[in-house]
Amino acid sequence: MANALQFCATVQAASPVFSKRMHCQSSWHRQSSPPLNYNYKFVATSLVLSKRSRRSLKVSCEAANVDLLETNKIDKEAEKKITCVMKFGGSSVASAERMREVAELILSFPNERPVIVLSAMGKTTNKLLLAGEKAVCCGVTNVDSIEELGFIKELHKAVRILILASFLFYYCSTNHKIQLIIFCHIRTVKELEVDESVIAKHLEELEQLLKGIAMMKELTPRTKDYLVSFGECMSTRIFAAYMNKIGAKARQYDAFEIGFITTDDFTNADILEATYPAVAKSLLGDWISDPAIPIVTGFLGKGWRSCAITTLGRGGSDLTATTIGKALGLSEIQVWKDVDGVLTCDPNIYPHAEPVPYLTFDEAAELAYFGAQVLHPQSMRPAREGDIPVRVKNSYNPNAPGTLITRARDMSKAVLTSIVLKRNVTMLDIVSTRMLGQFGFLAKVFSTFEDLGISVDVVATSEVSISLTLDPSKLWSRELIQQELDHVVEELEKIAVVNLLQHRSIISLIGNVQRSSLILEKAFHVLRTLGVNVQMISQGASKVNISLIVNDDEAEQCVKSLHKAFFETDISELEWECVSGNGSAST
Ligand SMILES: Nc1ncnc2c1ncn2[C@@H]1O[C@H](COP(=O)(O)OP(=O)(O)O)[C@@H](O)[C@H]1O
Ligand SMILES: N[C@@H](CC(=O)OP(=O)(O)O)C(=O)O
Repeated sequence: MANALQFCATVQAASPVFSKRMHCQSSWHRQSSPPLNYNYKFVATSLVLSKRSRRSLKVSCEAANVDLLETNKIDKEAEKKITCVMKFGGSSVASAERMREVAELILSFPNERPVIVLSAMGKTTNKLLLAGEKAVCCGVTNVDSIEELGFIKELHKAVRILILASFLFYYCSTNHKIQLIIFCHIRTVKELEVDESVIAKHLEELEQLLKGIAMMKELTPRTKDYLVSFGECMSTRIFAAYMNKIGAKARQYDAFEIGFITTDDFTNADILEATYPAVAKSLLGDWISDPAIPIVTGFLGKGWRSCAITTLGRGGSDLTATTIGKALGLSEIQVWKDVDGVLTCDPNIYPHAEPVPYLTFDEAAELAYFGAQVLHPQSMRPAREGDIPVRVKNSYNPNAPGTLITRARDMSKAVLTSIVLKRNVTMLDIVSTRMLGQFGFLAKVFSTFEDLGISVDVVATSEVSISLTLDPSKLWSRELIQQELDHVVEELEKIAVVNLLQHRSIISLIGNVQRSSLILEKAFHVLRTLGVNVQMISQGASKVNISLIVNDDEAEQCVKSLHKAFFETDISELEWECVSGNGSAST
């Protein structure tokens, strides 16, 4: 380091013109290993040097025996700013073939200089959680035989005999799904021909962790987060190695090492404000000194108190992408999925769902919050704050236009945008035991939820009663749900008569609530034709969502029929039907 400091002083003395700027914009790289012969290169990135300054810098470098390497070239590279963030979910990088296609896709945009965010490959996160749960009760000596650990390990071994073995295993096993995934992962590494060593340490550590879980016989939320982090840590390392192999210079980053600072709410952490400058500093600092495509782990963060790895809730890589978009002030955030954008409803419920071309941040946020798996519930917040357009695209069909999410859109023709279903919701009817006009009743009810750390989804009130639904996503484990519900009821019964109703569904009608009469008239007509009774209705202040509560077992049919009525009928026809009272529900 002495050489570096000496050099700095020499340059400053020789070139006062840019010495001040040089301090904050330069970086040092040790070039060779011999300890007594440090050889530094000076990277004067983002300095626009005049001929005179360049000459003077050259003289200083020579005097200090420091290489001035490719200053010009690096200046030009660094001038090119990062343009966008591209997030690829588990479905987009589920195999070697997919990774190769994703790499091709990224490189097919020569004018983009993206940050890449990746999720774990395919269903790796689920497999890791399952492996953890098995480890709790299988005993230390049996950890090696956990199927899911086998699946993760095989992912990285490019040994032909193992492939043959897994083929046999696949055909002989009754659990074809797991074996198929094993086979896919072995093929991934073999086909990509990346060095096994890039993830060898992680595989070893993962096995140790599962042994630890087996020994402790418990899987805490903190350990769960550490456990699932292996998925993203490994997918990004494999992908970065592959990009480098094909000549596209890439650099892997673990989000928890580059400033993703979160609350310590393991399994569902929130990103803290300090994240934005920290992430910008890390990514831009490296980009300026040595440009390479950043490949960042989605989903992960670091708890600000515990300093342990946290996760942002299932599907959290979307949030990682929008956070990077805001942190770097990028012009676009792209989330690449396995569907042609945000669809008019969940295609697993109704396959005729159609892509929605435009959405506002508000619509997308409501849609995500009320259960559309396609976007993480919190992911729109950074995009909205930074006013950065989000494009949802299909990595399997890149030519499809996808969905563009922006602050505002033309709503003049919009009625309904999408129908969302959230299943297995618990509803509470709470009736005050006091007389009419009793003040403080609502405050007491909500403070009970606050104390218990449970959030509420949909609310409808009258003077002496409240109906509400509870957000199941905050409650991770099944046993806890029943325990917590019992506790909620017990607390509320101190001030009210409580009726707990389980197995309900929320159907959210996302769209132009300025036309709520039209939407409600049509929706109720459909539901009446189906013989379905709506048990609660609520219109949020966001003016883009009307929520209806029905029984779980009726919900899917309702969504299908509502979809037919709203999206498979011409809008003018829809209005005419309602005005003339002529409509009939399509079921
Ligand atoms: N309204 C919707 N629009 C699009 N996809 C939806 C919708 N509701 C549910 N989905 C499901 O979300 C999936 C995409 O989300 P996700 O699995 O999180 O993607 P990724 O893992 O690639 O980020 C789709 O395959 C689809 O089955
Ligand atoms: N791998 C994590 C995070 C994530 O965002 O995944 P995906 O992008 O595949 O939904 C999960 O499964 O929840």
